[in-house]
Amino acid sequence: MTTRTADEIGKEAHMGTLGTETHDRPIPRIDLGDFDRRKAEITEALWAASTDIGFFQVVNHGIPIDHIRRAFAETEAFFALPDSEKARHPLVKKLNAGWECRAQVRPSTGTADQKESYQITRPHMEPLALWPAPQLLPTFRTTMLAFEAEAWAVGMKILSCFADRLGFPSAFFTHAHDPAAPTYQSTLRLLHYFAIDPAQRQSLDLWRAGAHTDFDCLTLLFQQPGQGGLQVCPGKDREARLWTPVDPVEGVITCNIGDMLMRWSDDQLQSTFHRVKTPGPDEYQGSRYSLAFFCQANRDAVIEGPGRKYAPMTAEDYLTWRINANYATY
Ligand SMILES: O=C(O)CCC(=O)C(=O)O
Ligand SMILES: [Fe+2]
Repeated sequence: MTTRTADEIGKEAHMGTLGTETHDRPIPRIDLGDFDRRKAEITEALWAASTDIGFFQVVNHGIPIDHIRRAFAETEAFFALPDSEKARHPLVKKLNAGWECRAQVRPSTGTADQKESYQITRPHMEPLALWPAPQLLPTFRTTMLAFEAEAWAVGMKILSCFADRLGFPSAFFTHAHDPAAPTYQSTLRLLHYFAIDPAQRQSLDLWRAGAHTDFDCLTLLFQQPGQGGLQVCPGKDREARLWTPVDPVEGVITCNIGDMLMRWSDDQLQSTFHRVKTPGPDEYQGSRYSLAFFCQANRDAVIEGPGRKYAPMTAEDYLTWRINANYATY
C-alpha cells in the first residue's frame, strides 16, 4: 500500500510553462440520451475516455439550455455587484464556500489566477450568511440552487457508470455525495475571468487559471460560446507539454476526472491537467464566465479503491490538504 502525499502536488510544479498547442486530439463526446436503456454502452464510452485522456464532453444530459442561460445570467449579475458587496460573503477556505478575488495561487505558476470566483456549497450558505442580499439579486439563490441540483444529478449519472465498472454498487457514489447530509461538500463554482485591460501589456506569466488537476471526483464545466481559453493536457502529453484547446459549445458539458476519483479508482481513471490561458492580442479580450460543478464526496466518505492501492483517507482530510496547497493565506 502506498500513500500519495507531496507527489500529487509536486507534479503540478512542473506544468506552469507555456508549452505547445495541438488540435490533433479530439475530446470524446458522449451522448447520455436514453440513459437507463443505454447505460452499459454509455459506461464503456465513459470508461474508455476516462482511462485514456480523462476529459470528455456530454450531450443530451437532461439540463435544458434555458436553465444554463439563466444560471449564467445570474452569475454575471452577481459579479457585477460592487466588490464591497461581494466582500460581505468572503470565501471560507476550509469550507470551500463564498467569494474570493485573485486569491487562488496555483502551485504550477506561483501567481494568482486572474479571476474572481464564488463557491456555493449547500450546508454553509445560510449559517455563514453567504447568499447575496435578496433585494440586490432576488432570483439568484433559487436559480443557482436548482441549477446545482441539476448538475449534481448529471454528475451522479456519470459516477454511477464508474461505480458499475469499478465493482461498487451503482449508487455507491450517489450515497457518498448525499446532498441531504450536513457533511455534503460538492460545490458549484461561479467564475469570472477579468477582461484584459488594453492599457496594460499582458504578461504571459499571468494565467486566467494556471495549470492544475482538480481535487474532486468529477468536474462538470459549462462554458459560453465565444469565451474560450480552456486547454487540456492529458497524461500522455504531459512530458511534451502538448495542450489541446476545448472550444466552448453551448449546452455541451465538458467533464474531467479529478484526483479524488483517480485515487478512489486505484489510478485507473485519470485526472487531467487543464488551464485557462490569457487571450492573445487577436483574440476576444472581454470577460469570460464559466460554471463548474465539483462532485466532491461528503466529508465522512472514506476513499479506498477496489484494489486498496492507497491507504484509506476521508474526503475531508483529502480536500483540506489540497485546498491548503492552493490558496495564499489571507
Ligand atoms: O473556467 C474554466 O474553464 C475552468 C475552471 C477550472 O478548471 C477550475 O475552476 O477548476
Ligand atoms: Fe479545474
